[in-house]
Amino acid sequence: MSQVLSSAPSGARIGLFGGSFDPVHLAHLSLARSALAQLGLDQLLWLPAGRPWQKLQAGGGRGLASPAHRRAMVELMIAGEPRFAVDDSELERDGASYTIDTVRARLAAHPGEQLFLLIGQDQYARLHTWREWPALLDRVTLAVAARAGTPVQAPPELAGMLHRVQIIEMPASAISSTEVRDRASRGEDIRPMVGDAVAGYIAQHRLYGAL
Ligand SMILES: Nc1ncnc2c1ncn2[C@@H]1O[C@H](COP(=O)(O)OP(=O)(O)OP(=O)(O)O)[C@@H](O)[C@H]1O
Ligand SMILES: O=C(O)c1ccc[n+]([C@@H]2O[C@H](COP(=O)([O-])O)[C@@H](O)[C@H]2O)c1
Repeated sequence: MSQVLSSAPSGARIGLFGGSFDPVHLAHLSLARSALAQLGLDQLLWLPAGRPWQKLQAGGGRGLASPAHRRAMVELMIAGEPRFAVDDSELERDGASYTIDTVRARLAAHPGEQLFLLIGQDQYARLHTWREWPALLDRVTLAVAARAGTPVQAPPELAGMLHRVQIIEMPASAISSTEVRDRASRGEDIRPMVGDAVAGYIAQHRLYGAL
């Protein structure tokens, strides 16, 4: 890969973990825990996306579960983890959720922090389609995990760009929110993919067609 480490700003090491989290699942938790340990983070902020514009475009008519439900499930997933917190900034902002807006706002409020943006390889491969992605790469270190057997690899569009990236090692997991929703809609047991608390929430609120 072509990444070069430039001098890091002093200050706290903060992980930003954005996602639709529709629903949050155990691979998300595994990635977050791995990043926390491997990057020595002071805090890891979970950022449910208000309007994940690419997912909404790709999903056609499928509506996301409400922000309140997606947020509540993240809270259940991270309960008892003192360095994890939910950040509502993308839920509270109007319009499409752009990560660059979140990063700019965070740095304006907390100058000098060192930001690590957690993503899976599927998002790294598409990073050049994100809003103002060169500006984003100037401001964060990417923390990238392999996904579903695809190793971490910079996409050709980023290959010539200097950017900071750290590979997060985690046990490979094929879990996806899509599969959780599909299984829930068929009335199958989703506890192995989301844990008891989130599975209970999905059943209680009859999300995803759950019985
Ligand atoms: N199994 C996994 N392994 C590694 N990274 C993952 C995994 N599942 C999700 N991620 C990463 O977590 C972040 C948030 O993912 P997201 O909330 O979109 O879940 P998802 O499972 O990809 O959802 P969907 O199936 O609806 O597309 C993304 O950066 C994604 O790459
Ligand atoms: O900023 C962008 O343009 C952008 C484009 C695609 C995805 N993202 C962010 O990447 C995270 C994962 O997105 P998704 O669609 O896989 O849930 C989530 O925080 C999104 O807001 C951000």
